[in-house]
Amino acid sequence: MTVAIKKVGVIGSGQMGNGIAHVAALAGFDVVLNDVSADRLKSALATINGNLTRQVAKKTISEDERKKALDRIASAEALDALADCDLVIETAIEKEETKRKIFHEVCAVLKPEAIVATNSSSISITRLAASTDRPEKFIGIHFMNPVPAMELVELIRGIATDDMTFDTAKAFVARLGKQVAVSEDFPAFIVNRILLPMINEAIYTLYEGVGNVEAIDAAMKLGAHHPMGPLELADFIGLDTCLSIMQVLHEGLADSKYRPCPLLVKYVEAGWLGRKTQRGFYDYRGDRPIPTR
Ligand SMILES: CC(=O)CC(=O)SCCNC(=O)CCNC(=O)[C@H](O)C(C)(C)COP(=O)(O)OP(=O)(O)OC[C@H]1O[C@@H](n2cnc3c(N)ncnc32)[C@H](O)[C@@H]1OP(=O)(O)O
Ligand SMILES: NC(=O)C1=CN([C@@H]2O[C@H](COP(=O)(O)OP(=O)(O)OC[C@H]3O[C@@H](n4cnc5c(N)ncnc54)[C@H](OP(=O)(O)O)[C@@H]3O)[C@@H](O)[C@H]2O)C=CC1
Repeated sequence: MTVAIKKVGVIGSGQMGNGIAHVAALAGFDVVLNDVSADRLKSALATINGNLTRQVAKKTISEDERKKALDRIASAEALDALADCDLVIETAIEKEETKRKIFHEVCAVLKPEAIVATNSSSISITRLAASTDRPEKFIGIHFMNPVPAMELVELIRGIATDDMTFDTAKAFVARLGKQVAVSEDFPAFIVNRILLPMINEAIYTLYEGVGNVEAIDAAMKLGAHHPMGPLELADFIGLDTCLSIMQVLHEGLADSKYRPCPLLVKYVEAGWLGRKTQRGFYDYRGDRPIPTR
């Protein structure tokens, strides 16, 4: 049994929020995109339009589909605007306190039958669910970046998630044309449990001087056929998000093999968060990315 989903709320309009709004609107859902900052919402809508336009140019979608998708997205600074959503997907920053506060506030305005999901990369679904008034209607729907291009979505049940919520989330992902991988609720789930230690190790490789940024990325692109080098990918994900995921792995599994590299910590402390701040392992402020080490 599934619940009918017509209207989807997306909380947080960063790179994941705009991608989720994009694919949901393209699949025919009405979308309300929420963020604390009006500027963020404006730039998210511009990004969505840019990505839809690229799809039109590549003939993946028609001009009519682009226009209709954009018309289906409303933006709102207040969570009240999500009151009549059937499904809400939280995709604000990877900080548990921020997410808990959002769930507390949004559940107060949602109808009781609405499903609440998080796009968290790593945090316990059971623990987040416990901060809501509806743990049985709470689930992890974890998209990959960039959302319009990646085929996979991980689904993670908390201890209380009911079958109706799980089946509805599965049907929702299918309507987006994406594949599901089901993960148990352990730190960082499947993709990030494997991917982030690899990225963290690449940063240790840099920190210990085994190779420079260019050599490490070239090695993994040309030597292992990865589409992006691990440092380029870290910048793409966001170094703050990478650090948060490593911290969740380190604390959650209590194993020193997940210790975040001090160089990753240093970059985050500097505010060099990767592409989103124009500087990380590469400097993106010029015509082409220049390695920072
Ligand atoms: C941290 C987490 O919690 C989980 C994660 O997401 S981990 C990160 C997972 N993601 C990855 O590992 C990405 C690795 N990189 C890649 O796969 C590729 O480099 C890439 C798909 C991003 C780009 O591929 P490419 O061949 O260089 O580019 P290109 O051919 O221009 O684009 C391929 C498709 O991606 C889309 N795309 C590329 N960049 C995009 C972006 N930033 N936003 C939206 N769409 C994008 C393009 O529109 C294109 O779509 P169509 O095939 O529908 O036309
Ligand atoms: N980056 C990635 O590759 C992936 C990330 N994720 C997960 O998705 C989530 C978002 O990541 P990502 O999009 O990269 O992060 P971004 O930093 O790009 O975006 C986060 C957005 O959330 C906004 N925000 C912060 N607090 C609130 C709030 N209280 N209410 C509403 N919006 C808020 C931020 O606004 P402001 O900047 O003004 O604070 C920002 O616009 C994280 O949980 C992350 O772990 C999942 C898969 C892949």
